[in-house]
Amino acid sequence: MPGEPDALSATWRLVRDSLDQDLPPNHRVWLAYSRPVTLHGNTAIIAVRDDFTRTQLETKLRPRLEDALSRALGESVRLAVTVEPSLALDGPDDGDDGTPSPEEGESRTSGTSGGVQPLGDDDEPHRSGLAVGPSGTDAFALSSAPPGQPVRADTEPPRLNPKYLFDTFVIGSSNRFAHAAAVAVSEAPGKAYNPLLIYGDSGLGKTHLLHAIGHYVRNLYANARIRYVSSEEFTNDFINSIRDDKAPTFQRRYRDVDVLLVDDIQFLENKERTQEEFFHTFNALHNANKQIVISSDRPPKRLETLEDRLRNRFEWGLITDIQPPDLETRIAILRKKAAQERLTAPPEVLEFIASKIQTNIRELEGALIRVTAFASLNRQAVDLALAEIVLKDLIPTGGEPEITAGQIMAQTSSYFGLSMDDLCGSSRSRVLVTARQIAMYLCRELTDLSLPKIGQQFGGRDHTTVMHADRKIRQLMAERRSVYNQVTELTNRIKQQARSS
Ligand SMILES: Nc1ncnc2c1ncn2[C@@H]1O[C@H](COP(=O)(O)OP(=O)(O)OP(=O)(O)O)[C@@H](O)[C@H]1O
Repeated sequence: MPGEPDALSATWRLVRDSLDQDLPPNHRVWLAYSRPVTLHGNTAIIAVRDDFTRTQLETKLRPRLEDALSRALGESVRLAVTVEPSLALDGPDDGDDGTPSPEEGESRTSGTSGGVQPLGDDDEPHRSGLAVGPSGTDAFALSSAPPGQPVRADTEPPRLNPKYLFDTFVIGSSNRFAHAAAVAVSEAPGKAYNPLLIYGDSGLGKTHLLHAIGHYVRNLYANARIRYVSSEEFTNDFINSIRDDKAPTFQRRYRDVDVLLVDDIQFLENKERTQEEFFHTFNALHNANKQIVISSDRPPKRLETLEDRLRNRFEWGLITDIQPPDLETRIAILRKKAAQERLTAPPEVLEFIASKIQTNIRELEGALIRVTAFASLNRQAVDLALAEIVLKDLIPTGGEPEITAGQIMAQTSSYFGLSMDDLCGSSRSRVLVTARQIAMYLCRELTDLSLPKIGQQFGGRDHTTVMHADRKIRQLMAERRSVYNQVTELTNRIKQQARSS
């Protein structure tokens, strides 16, 4: 029976009908807007219309559904719930012919399946991010709760950025292999390639792929325990665990997982004790067939001060790189970004931006945000003339000097008449919060520093604070002229200072 969607469709209807009798009306509604997707191994994948319904099914109905499905199918079945927003538009499934056929189901959710998306024509908002592995493939051995028991009760949320999905990742020749490898490890964690190591320059999508793996595994295997961590956080966590005498808690946190995603491994260089701890973490996970995915800004052999034994282990699995995207891919990324953020920009403007910014996708996105924010503030149409004006300051003319977080922070504090202590301190006054957020945003835009590194510069703040600041300023730039002007003025000053120093 596994792998046969028809078996699930018929069974799901029966299960739903039988439960309907016993459920209160508000619970029945959750099931009315559900759709069987497929059986994958012994996991029944069911789509629902939104996150709320998914949570309700997972927390309130899981034991009953798993029990009923297991009885109907004659073997122990686990439930995996995925979100498919189009179900809300389709209306409730009346249980007769309203259930879409498995084929329809496959095509509606196939955006991530098989690893290849068409380039350039995928402007629609992202869908569920669900795809299934080849029919009949063994699901990996999850050390999860057996059917009928609540899951994730004792695990921390994996802290994944909801926007970094396979569905929002544009594929081109520069990243096709890395993307395919990422999909493969998600579909068969611990089995396809272990570890998977993705390397490439800053801003080319490594973090995006790591998060996409996390989301996709989560969609396929509802019980999977996933942990995303930057190597800097791993280091800090390790140091704190020694300080607080909490080594066992630390070890559990990183070893009792099914998938460990470690970003920016290069920051482990020169940290001998942390490297040793990571070595043991790696071994524990690898021996237990748990998946490890690592990103790095360089290939392992160029991580010169990383211990040999660690570098050797990275070579056990698959090493793949991401290169800067070609022009077509850059245009496709901008198109997707514009659709996702509901930014209107004609094709020639997207092509212009893509032709000017060639090596860093973060900068590419930043340029699009600036152009559309400028147009919206001035109530002007987004056209080529406007894009040229806005990008004039942004685009390097010749070799651009390196900008440091220190320069950005010094310029920002003097611009707002604050001290560096103010900028790094904990005051929540509005002016200070905005100044701090602008400085963080500029660090993100003008330097290659990772989120945790930026957080550290601002008095040891968490990387999620930096992520929030980045989002907030992007939004404010489009809403408030003053913020747009401040950011533009500051960018100019910082670049000027860097050129003259
Ligand atoms: N192929 C892609 N399709 C769509 N968006 C992309 C793609 N590659 C990168 N991006 C976007 O570019 C931005 C930068 O990517 P990301 O943070 O993943 O880069 P990175 O390689 O991890 O950089 P760093 O090493 O500096 O952390 C993100 O907003 C990401 O969503």
